[in-house]
Amino acid sequence: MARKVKVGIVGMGQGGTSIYKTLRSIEHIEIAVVCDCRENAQGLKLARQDGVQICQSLQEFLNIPEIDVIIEAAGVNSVQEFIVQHKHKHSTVIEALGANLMMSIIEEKEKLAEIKRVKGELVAILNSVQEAIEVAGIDGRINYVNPSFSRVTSIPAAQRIGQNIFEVSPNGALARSLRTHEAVFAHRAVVGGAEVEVVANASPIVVDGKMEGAVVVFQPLTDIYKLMEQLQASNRVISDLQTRINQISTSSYTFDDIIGSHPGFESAIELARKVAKSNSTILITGESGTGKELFAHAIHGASLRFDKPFIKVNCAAIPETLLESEFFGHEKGAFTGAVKTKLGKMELANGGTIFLDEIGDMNLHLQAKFLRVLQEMEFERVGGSDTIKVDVRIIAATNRNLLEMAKQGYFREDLYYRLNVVELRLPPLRDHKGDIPAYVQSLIAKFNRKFGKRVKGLTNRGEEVLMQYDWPGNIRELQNVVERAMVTVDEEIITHKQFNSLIESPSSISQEPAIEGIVPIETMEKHLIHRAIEHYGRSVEGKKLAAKALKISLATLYNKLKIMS
Ligand SMILES: Nc1ncnc2c1ncn2[C@@H]1O[C@H](COP(=O)(O)OP(=O)(O)OP(=O)(O)O)[C@@H](O)[C@H]1O
Repeated sequence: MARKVKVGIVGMGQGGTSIYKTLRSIEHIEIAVVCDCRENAQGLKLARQDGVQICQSLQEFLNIPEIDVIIEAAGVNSVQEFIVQHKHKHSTVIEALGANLMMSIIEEKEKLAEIKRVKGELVAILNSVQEAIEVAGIDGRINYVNPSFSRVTSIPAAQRIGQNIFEVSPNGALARSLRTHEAVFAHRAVVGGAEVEVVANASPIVVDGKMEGAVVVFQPLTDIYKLMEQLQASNRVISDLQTRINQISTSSYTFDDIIGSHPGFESAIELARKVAKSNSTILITGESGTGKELFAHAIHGASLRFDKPFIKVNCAAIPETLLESEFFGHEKGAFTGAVKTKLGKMELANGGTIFLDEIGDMNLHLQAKFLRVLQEMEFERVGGSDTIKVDVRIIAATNRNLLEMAKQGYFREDLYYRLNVVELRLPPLRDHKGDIPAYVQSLIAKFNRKFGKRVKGLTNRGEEVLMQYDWPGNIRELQNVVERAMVTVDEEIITHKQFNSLIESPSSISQEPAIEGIVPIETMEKHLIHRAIEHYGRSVEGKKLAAKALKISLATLYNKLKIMS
């Protein structure tokens, strides 16, 4: 590398400082020392910051060896003479005027370099834009066309540049702008050999207030239509995604929402809590309305996937023909009506949980497909060939006896065993009637909020009616009954009368007088006998059991029943 030219500057006022600033950025120059007798001279601070040596006496300055060039910027004759007399032989002295000339040349060079850089950038931009661009001078001579111009018009640049726009396209936007000195907008024309219809905008090029030429930018209409189509397609994708996002939900219930402390029920809650944290597939069985979906939500909410999607598919609610595409999605055109690619529930559930409600209603064909998905966690969209891998936890639910269905050939046995890794059996409400008061209490609080009422509870008789009913519709039915009773009640307490028309066969119970407050022993006896008979049934076997429960003989029971009738 060439040795740097060592420069010393004398006089760090305005002139010396501007020379200093220009020279310090030049690669081959090293400013070795600056000198000014005024301590607060403008450029000294700058030089100090740059770590350049500073002298305040000329003698000291001239003692420094190896300065190739001394720039005298003080502008004082005596200083210049002193330097010339005392400098080292090899040092060259340039006085301020010469230095300023040198600076102007350097600055001009820098400006030129900057213009070249901007020009390079502009050419790169013009070359890469999709719009066709053409530039003409004030006399109409075409100076520039970009590659898109040649692509759109099929006219090569070499052929076009040098022609006159007033001759080749006298009525075009560019010629009009040159003639009128004004911008032309949305000018429609047919251009080039290929007769392409375009929309053009042209504007004058004005330099220092003087019009130097004009530029036209145009685009084929087909490109615009294409862009519009793309925009419409993008809008469709956005609205599709919006619909899909709305389908994705996280679980809405937790274990805190599950009420029930009857031993048979509590063990189901315990098991559910335990398996929630694992990734095991779970089969929730139980009659309709026993809380299978509620448990599925709670399990997802307590799992490590709680912040990922929880997707519910009701296998009974989707038409059989759509079930496969609903699960696995489909590619555009996979079947009539498949106008766009659609993600299936399995893809939507990726990372989270899919809840397959009423799994017993899944057809055998889909069961076979689903079995593979359970094993491999991969599938193809309907009409697609790419394999899609997912990570989904499966929770299935049914109120049917899948094993029985499997024996009869309606459900795949292998799928049954795959799903039944953990079976969570939810008991029917009639098997944990002890929980009814707690459910009712929580339902009253919920419906008080909903209907703005102040119901406090039930009469004993009212509760008894609920306790004696069999609840074939389980907790859902209980919910409905309490809700309807709450709608009709005007008082703060719900009585048995509110339930009269709401539950299936309360007649036998309502005939029996309820015990409220203090009553004669005889009435109490009648009541207990009646309850025992209701509980065990009117058959001989039932009466035997009732007598045993009441701790009286069968004969006594028959006698008392005779008196009661
Ligand atoms: N243990 C419970 N505590 C509180 N609410 C419950 C409980 N079990 C069920 N419910 C409520 O009862 C209603 C029915 O429950 P869910 O829909 O979970 O039953 P399901 O077994 O999935 O019914 P189906 O088989 O008909 O789909 C829901 O509103 C649910 O919140």
